[in-house]
Amino acid sequence: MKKPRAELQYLHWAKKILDEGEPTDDRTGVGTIDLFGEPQMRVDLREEFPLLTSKLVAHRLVRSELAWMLRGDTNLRYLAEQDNHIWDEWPFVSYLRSEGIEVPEQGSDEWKQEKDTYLKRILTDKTFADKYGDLGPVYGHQWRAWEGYHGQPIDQLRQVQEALRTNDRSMGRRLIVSAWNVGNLEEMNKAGLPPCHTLFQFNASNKTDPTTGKKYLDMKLYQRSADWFLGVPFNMVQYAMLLSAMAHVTGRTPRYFYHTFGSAHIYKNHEEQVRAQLAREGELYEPPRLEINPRVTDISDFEADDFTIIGYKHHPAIKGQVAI
Ligand SMILES: Nc1nc(=O)c2c([nH]1)NC[C@@H]1CN(c3ccc(C(=O)N[C@@H](CCC(=O)O)C(=O)O)cc3)CN21
Ligand SMILES: O=c1ccn([C@H]2C[C@H](O)[C@@H](COP(=O)(O)O)O2)c(=O)[nH]1
Repeated sequence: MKKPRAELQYLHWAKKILDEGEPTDDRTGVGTIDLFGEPQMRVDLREEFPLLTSKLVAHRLVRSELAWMLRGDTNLRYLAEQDNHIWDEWPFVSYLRSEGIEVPEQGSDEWKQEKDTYLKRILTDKTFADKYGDLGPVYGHQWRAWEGYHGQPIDQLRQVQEALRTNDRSMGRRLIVSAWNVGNLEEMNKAGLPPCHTLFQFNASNKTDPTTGKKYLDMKLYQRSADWFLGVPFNMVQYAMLLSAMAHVTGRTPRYFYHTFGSAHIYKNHEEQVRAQLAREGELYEPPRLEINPRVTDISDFEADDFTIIGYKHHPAIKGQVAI
């Protein structure tokens, strides 16, 4: 069996955070154990796709979230249409506050009822969605339409795609996409969050893969803040997909994905879950494979279903509440 090396790194750092992290009173009030700066993982995409097998990772949700960002979309409506609810909490709470409605306890019956009503309106009432479903200038906006010095939209992803296609040497060490737009952070914080996966850089290698005959493409991601139990398993998949997608549309073979972290933390109410996950370390499955729809030729044209995960064997899901 092929060893799930990415997963072993993920579990190694989970244990390190628990053993060596510092207890921290974080913004959400939940409290975390936090390890700063040290964690870094490297995934070799020629060998494996980094989808954890020690619990079910709902890759359907990762795929539609990535498609949402690639479209440059920042409204909850698209995610709701895809039955993806990982971003509901933030615009929902922002809506309640702006309407002067008291925020019920997270997860309570009242919370669920209010959220259902809110989501129904997001889906059926376009004017309502435009007003209360927008997360502000979050990832999709910054990737595809960062506002330039002269007010012009800058499509960072297209620029990278073009530079890779034309083999533009002047861009060689500048293949960066940043979501950390300092002047927009306040707006992002209203109904969304300042970006957690902050900046990524591609490396167009000159080395040719002997089996595909194509040159390699690598990526390094800087994640400033990482919810090790809920966020990171999604982020690993998301960026491995993004690297593979960029390689696909620029005629390259994806190789290394480096994932480096600022604050890597485990929320106190996830500790038990992480320990249960760690207990499965001896019984991991072989990692699955990713296939990309060969008909897609442009980074803007990816839909969730253009990414297919093959042979995903996993342990059962482990539930945990997201800290708002
Ligand atoms: N505290 C926190 N952690 C995060 O990981 C996170 C945020 N906030 N805010 C923005 C996004 C939203 N993300 C999320 C939010 C929820 C899940 C989550 O609950 N995942 C469940 C499955 C959920 C489902 O099936 O609907 C899981 O078990 O992975 C994952 C990522 C990642 N981000
Ligand atoms: O893709 C994501 C998005 C968010 N997170 C986590 C990291 C933190 O736990 C929270 C954000 O809170 P901040 O106070 O803004 O750091 O969300 C993640 O891991 N991955």
